[in-house]
Amino acid sequence: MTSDPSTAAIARLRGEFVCAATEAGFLHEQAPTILRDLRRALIVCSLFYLMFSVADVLALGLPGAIPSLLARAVVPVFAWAGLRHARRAATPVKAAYRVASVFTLLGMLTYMFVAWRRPADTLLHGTSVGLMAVVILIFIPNRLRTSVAIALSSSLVFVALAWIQHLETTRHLVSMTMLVLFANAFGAVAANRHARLWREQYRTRQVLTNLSVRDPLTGCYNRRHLNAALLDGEIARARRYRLSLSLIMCDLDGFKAINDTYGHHAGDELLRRFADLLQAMTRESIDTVVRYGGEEFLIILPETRLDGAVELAERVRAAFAAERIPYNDAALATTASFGVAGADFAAHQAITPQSLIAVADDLMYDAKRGGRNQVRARQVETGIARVA
Ligand SMILES: Nc1nc2c(ncn2[C@@H]2O[C@H](COP(=O)(O)OP(=O)(O)OP(=O)(O)O)[C@@H](O)[C@H]2O)c(=O)[nH]1
Repeated sequence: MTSDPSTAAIARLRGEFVCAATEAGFLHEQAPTILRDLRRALIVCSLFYLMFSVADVLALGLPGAIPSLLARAVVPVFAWAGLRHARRAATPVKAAYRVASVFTLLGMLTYMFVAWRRPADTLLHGTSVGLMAVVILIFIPNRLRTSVAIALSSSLVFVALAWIQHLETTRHLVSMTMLVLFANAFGAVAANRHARLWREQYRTRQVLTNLSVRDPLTGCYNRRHLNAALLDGEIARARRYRLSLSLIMCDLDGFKAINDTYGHHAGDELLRRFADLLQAMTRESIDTVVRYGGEEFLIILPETRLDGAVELAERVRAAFAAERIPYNDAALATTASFGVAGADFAAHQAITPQSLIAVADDLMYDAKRGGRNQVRARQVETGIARVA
């Protein structure tokens, strides 16, 4: 059963989903945004980094500034190569974060070199390092803890070097150190807030999507989603890759009598239990369980031949028939009837979603007429094969 996105916890310090699968789903959905933001950030940062070369030339003269200019030039060259790499990578977010880490490290290292060659400007460099830390933490997309590690460690190295050189008064060095530390703290808090807000938004979107595509009583997909996307999508995939696909239509037997005898709450409990059983006995993330009507469910089984689908329907039928669901002082029990339609898209490309559902539905009613608690199956386009 799919985990409820409304309860997905976000780690306070890391600003990531605690559940690795939820975090991976979030990053997968956000990959285009992350790549776009990385591209913009690297272009803007590289441009500014180059523009500040003017200060090197003014401070050192053109010949003296050449080593600094060469060091600065490394940054945009890496940005260009890194962006190409991230765009083509199989796992774009991981690649984007790798590129962000190397870019920021490279930026800080080359800046140490630039600062070392202009020792008279230590205080100005301190301001720049503080601003660069803020940019690393807030503007360049990366994992929060990686950004914090890079920004803070490089800031500390710069501050330590400034203290070792001690070319400024102690009063100025203290102020500069505080400024650099404040920039890191401010950047980390803002980045943490952004990371959590971003995930909260995603969580809200997931909840809203879930509300619109799932049935609130059973948690199964609803018929609207089936009609809007599910079945057409699965059939298109089966057709494209010439795969098999099966449908199971199932309906509880004697459900009205349960409602009439024990009340609607009891009926609801039975529906929930049946839906749980269907979810538990089908393949997570591959098969889909849909609440098709009141006490009617449809299971979509991609890449499944008819014999496999019949075997599953039989197992569910037997398991449900053996279930006793405690309700107040009673034990609720009933059976279900199943219609299974199989399609082989390698042989029959023209099968439509409507025809498959109609066949599964007919077979389910056939099972009802045959005495209920049965499975009926048929390969679509290849004649009827009845299964007891
Ligand atoms: N408790 C509950 N009952 C529902 C829900 N949706 C539909 N029903 C009831 O399900 C019953 C279905 O009755 P029938 O179609 O006669 O089905 P049945 O009694 O199972 O008979 P067979 O299918 O022929 O075995 C109706 O009484 C509906 O009101 C629901 O969400 N909760």
